Amino acid sequence: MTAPAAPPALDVRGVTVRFAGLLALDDVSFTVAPGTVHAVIGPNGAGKSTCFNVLSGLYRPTAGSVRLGAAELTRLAPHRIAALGVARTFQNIVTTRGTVADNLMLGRHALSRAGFAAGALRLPGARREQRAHLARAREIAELTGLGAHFDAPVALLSYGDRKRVELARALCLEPRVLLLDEPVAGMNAAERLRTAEVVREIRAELGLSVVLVEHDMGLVMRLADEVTVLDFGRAVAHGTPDEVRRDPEVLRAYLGTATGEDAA
Ligand SMILES: Nc1ncnc2c1ncn2[C@@H]1O[C@H](COP(=O)(O)OP(=O)(O)OP(=O)(O)O)[C@@H](O)[C@H]1O
Repeated sequence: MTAPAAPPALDVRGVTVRFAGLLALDDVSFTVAPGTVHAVIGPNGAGKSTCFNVLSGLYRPTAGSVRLGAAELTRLAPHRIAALGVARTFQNIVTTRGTVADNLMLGRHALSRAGFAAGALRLPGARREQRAHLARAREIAELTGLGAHFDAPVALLSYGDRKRVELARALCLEPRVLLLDEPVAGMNAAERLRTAEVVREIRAELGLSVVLVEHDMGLVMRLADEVTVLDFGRAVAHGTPDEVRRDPEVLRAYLGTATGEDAA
């Protein structure tokens, strides 16, 4: 099993999401260039989670489109979007059951041709495939700093490691685009640095694109190639971390809030 081919661009065009009278996203457009880390930031309630929910198929936009290369993702169910190579992590889900290996094998499940039912019947082809999946899961555990804990119960790991199990599980789908929803929320400083390193490594090693929603501005500034700033559902700025840091619209959006390290 080899790393996936370079991802196509993820193109978000004119996405609007209306909840009753509220415009959660208002004509939002941005492009995640192949192999880059693209952060989506903004104050509380700006529309970041709504944006992620559109990208991963949990919400259907009122208008607009999301495309991965030529593939239209806009009205597909979440599992079809995942099958096309867009995997996500969830902000508040931290696994506590099973071993690291068990959790990563769940991530491989969707890729298994023979299916785990055949594996349970111990058919030889299925056993071979199961072994290959296990080997790949182990590689992904190494890549995400979980190699030493592969057979350990997740419940015994530190919070930072447990949260990275969620990231590793998403990687087990061999995504071309990885959506990371607040990957360092709740982590201490050392865990945050470690996770930033892991994101950099997986991007370099697997060549995938990363879309990052994160409140930790230090992490965003260190990791992102490109940043889209949302405010009241509108994309008010795009650019490199340095460009958006100096953008007057961004300062206005964050008025009363520093845009430096660890600002929300
Ligand atoms: N399912 C929903 N139904 C109604 N309104 C919603 C729904 N989801 C989000 N909203 C509203 O849409 C707006 C955008 O919310 P969203 O959660 O996307 O913001 P956010 O930038 O992710 O905020 P935070 O940083 O606090 O997570 C908010 O006003 C929110 O109350």
